[in-house]
Amino acid sequence: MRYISTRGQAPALSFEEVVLTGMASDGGLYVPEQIPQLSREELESMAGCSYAEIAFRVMKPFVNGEIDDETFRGIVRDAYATFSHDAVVPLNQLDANHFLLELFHGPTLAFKDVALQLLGRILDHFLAKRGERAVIMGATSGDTGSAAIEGCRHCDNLDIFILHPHNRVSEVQRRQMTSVLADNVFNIAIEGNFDDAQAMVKASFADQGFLNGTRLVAVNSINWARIMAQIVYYVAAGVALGAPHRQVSFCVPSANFGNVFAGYMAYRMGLPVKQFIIATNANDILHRTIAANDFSKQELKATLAPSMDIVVSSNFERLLFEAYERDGHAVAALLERFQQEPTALAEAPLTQLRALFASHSVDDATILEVIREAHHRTKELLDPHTATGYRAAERVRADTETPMITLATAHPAKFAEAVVKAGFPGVPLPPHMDDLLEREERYTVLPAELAKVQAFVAENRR
Ligand SMILES: N[C@@H](CCOP(=O)(O)O)C(=O)O
Repeated sequence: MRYISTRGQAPALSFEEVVLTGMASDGGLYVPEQIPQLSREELESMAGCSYAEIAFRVMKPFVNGEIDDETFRGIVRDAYATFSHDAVVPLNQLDANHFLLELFHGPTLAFKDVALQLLGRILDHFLAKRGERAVIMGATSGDTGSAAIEGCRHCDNLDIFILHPHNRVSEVQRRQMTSVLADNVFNIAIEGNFDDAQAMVKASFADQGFLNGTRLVAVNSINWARIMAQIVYYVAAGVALGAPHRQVSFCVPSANFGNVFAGYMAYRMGLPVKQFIIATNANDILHRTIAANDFSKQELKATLAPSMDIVVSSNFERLLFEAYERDGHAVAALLERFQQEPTALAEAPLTQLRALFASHSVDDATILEVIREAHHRTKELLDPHTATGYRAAERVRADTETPMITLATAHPAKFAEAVVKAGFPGVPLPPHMDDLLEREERYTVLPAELAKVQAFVAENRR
């Protein structure tokens, strides 16, 4: 298996290279050259298997023998042993045919742990094997940062620099990052928004001269391994609800699009999926694109669902690459236009996407209404991101016969502001975090200026 760039110009890479590279040199994102297939028999045989076993089987073709099976099994087992629920990502039935896929039982209480507990271990494995050190630069709107720090803090070979938008993440999200005082962990609060932070990370990949030859690695979902790990829970949930013998649908709170793209990959691998619903907050570019073919930037809004406060959605590029029949030139041209002016997708790819994807956008007032309503109906307290999914699933699902699986992307304890505004007294943090609000914090505030951020990274890396 080789990996190719969505913009068609960068060299194809192996799994090890792709994990250690992050972004392609032509500015694109890596995807597998061929999409491995899961046969009906393979899907059937996963029923009743542990999550770690399903994970091993689903990811094995992507890893391509570059980590031997026994070692890879160990990495997978250790990654998911850190989750507090035996099922790792349990399904919670809300009504006759609507389920929540609870992705928040990892160490930092968000779906990012599923991939980052694994990625940290894979990076450690490859870097130790090569005897190399690397620098991680990541951008976060709130959840990736802590999950990346948690996944990589014990890696001797890594220094981690996480950029978050200053005063635009929840207090719990910030403290989960800034209270980690390890020598190899650096938090930078950027005076700007998530798009500014992500743009600086991507620019650093494009020109790595400031690191004088030290390798730069991505922990954001531009790194293929993030997507690979997330494919697993779509397959596990589908199989638990009867796939391959019946179809399932998914509703995914979306912003940087890595999560829903992983679901799309599960579908392309053979999971029978009827519909994907893309749920957004008021930053609704994904919804506008699918519903109205309006692929244009609007000003980023701060919402009650801060992890989804994103306008430039990285992984949408990977979906566009598929919708444009893997024509890297067409994708590059479209994305160049998008950076300059409001644009639109061509007719054929749009029609193709609309056959599988629906979308819905939910504003802050509705998020609060949904948190109350869902609690009244189901006794579940949803976090504000999951609330966008809950509402979207109700509003735009194709039918009520196909099981609808809404991805519960984070634990409500991370978002006290929304929970309290919705009229609840708050949610206690789990025991391993119960002193989080008293822990010492360490972070550096920097302007959204690439040169200053790169100088900080260059000075502080070990
Ligand atoms: N929503 C994310 C933003 C970064 O997305 P990623 O999936 O590319 O890491 C966050 O919470 O940080």
